[in-house]
Amino acid sequence: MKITVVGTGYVGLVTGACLAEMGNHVLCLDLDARKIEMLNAGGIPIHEPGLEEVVQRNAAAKRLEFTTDVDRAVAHGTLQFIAVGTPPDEDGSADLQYVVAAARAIGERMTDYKVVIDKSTVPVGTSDKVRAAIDAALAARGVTLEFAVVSNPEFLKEGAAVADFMRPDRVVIGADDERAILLMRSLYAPYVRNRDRVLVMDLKSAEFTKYAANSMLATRISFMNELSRVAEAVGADIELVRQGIGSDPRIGTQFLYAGCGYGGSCFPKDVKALIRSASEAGQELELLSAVESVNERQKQVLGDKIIARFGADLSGRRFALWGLAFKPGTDDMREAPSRVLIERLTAAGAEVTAYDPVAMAEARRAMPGQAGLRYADSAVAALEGADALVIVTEWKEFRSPDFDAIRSTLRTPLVFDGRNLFEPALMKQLGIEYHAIGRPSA
Ligand SMILES: NC(=O)c1ccc[n+]([C@@H]2O[C@H](COP(=O)([O-])OP(=O)(O)OC[C@H]3O[C@@H](n4cnc5c(N)ncnc54)[C@H](O)[C@@H]3O)[C@@H](O)[C@H]2O)c1
Ligand SMILES: O=c1ccn([C@@H]2O[C@H](COP(=O)(O)OP(=O)(O)O[C@H]3O[C@H](CO)[C@@H](O)[C@H](O)[C@H]3O)[C@@H](O)[C@H]2O)c(=O)[nH]1
Repeated sequence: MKITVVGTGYVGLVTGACLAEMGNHVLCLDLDARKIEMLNAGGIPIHEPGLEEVVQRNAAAKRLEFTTDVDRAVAHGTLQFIAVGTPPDEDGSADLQYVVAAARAIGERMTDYKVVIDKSTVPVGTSDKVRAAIDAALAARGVTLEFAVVSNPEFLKEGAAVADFMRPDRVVIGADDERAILLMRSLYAPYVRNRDRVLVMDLKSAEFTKYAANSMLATRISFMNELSRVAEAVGADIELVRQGIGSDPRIGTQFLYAGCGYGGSCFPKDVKALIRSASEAGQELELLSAVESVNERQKQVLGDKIIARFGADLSGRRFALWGLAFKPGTDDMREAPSRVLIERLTAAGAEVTAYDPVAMAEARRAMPGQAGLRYADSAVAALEGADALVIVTEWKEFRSPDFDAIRSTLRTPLVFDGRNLFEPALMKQLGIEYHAIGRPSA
């Protein structure tokens, strides 16, 4: 099929590349000329395992192309995916200006039947706004053309985005147009082993499903983070509790890891947006408001532990920080807990030497000129002259480190672990003072 993807960010690029992988002819549009230039030169603007190969293979086969030319993009695809950003407005609601602008641009140029598919995460009712924007643009041109609006939310996780797209747990299609539903079913047929995994529903339910999924996952994390505080207070171990409850299939094992708070471009934004749109509909989401405030508090937990150990004035102290990205497998720094910690420690007078296997360039862009922050070339180099090691992102290479190097390179053998990577008993044996999340200190 001929497909246009409007917005070549994280989701747009993965969507475009994975749709081309199945033989579709995909044209990705972005208004950011530098991004498109880079992609056309064979580069890739994000770190995402496996994506570069898929992009390069399909670009070489001319099934995947990149452009800033809006006329060409609208003319190209019968299916027009909108995958632009929906950042939070000041009041937490999703800012729909990019979605509406993309829809308007399609309406201003289309000359034949189009299926306009919203892949961005958008509040319930956005499909009506997309339809209205296209209708208005067509009316302004004085033409009548058929088109369908579809909601097709994306559930991929960063760091596993290609696998998530190629083998989705489910594909949600919100639509009320039979022709569009048939096109969407056939588009996704190669990706799902079982046709029941394609869930066709009304547009509003599809839009809502995306927020409900992210809110449920965020709720599980905040629930465990809150319990981790109780575990510390009563002398229980949240890791054992996690295994104890996760073995019940009604609960399941995933998204129960206590840590230093959830970050990323989705959970914080989407939880806020659902709270906001529910409130606009006259419904207060008490549970979800608590999920958000527990997370804000959790992002302070490592800072609290460090200040409890060293005092509020950290001048003259230096901390080694392992991990900057909001999770492993990505260089994404959006809402990363590391940012909150770095700001807190440096504001208290400390110096931070950070190391991340892939996110340091992105961190430099995200925190330009951050006073008191330096970057190290390796995990061990970050330890030099530091009073303690603080672990914020659970990259695989941090899971079995050279403990001798940790002990001998730090000024004091002291580790604050925001991701519960090590066994407290082992750390005790190794003679390393160890503070984790919801676990007995060693
Ligand atoms: N990042 C994720 O893991 C993820 C997963 C699922 C869903 N989502 C949702 O997908 C949407 C996109 O997220 P993202 O992380 O890919 O965003 P992003 O910020 O990485 O990319 C958005 C891109 O859209 C471009 N753009 C904006 N307006 C445009 C226009 N009118 N025409 C063409 N290009 C335009 C921007 O230049 C940018 O490159 C959001 O709604 C997000 O919530 C994101
Ligand atoms: O048990 C857990 C699981 C995750 N996290 C944290 O939660 C955040 C989000 O992690 P994850 O969900 O793996 O990453 P995202 O790439 O943000 O993916 C989420 O957000 C996307 C955008 O909407 C959705 O498409 C995905 O389904 C949804 O998992 C990260 O900071 C993780 O460290 C925890 O603290 N504990």
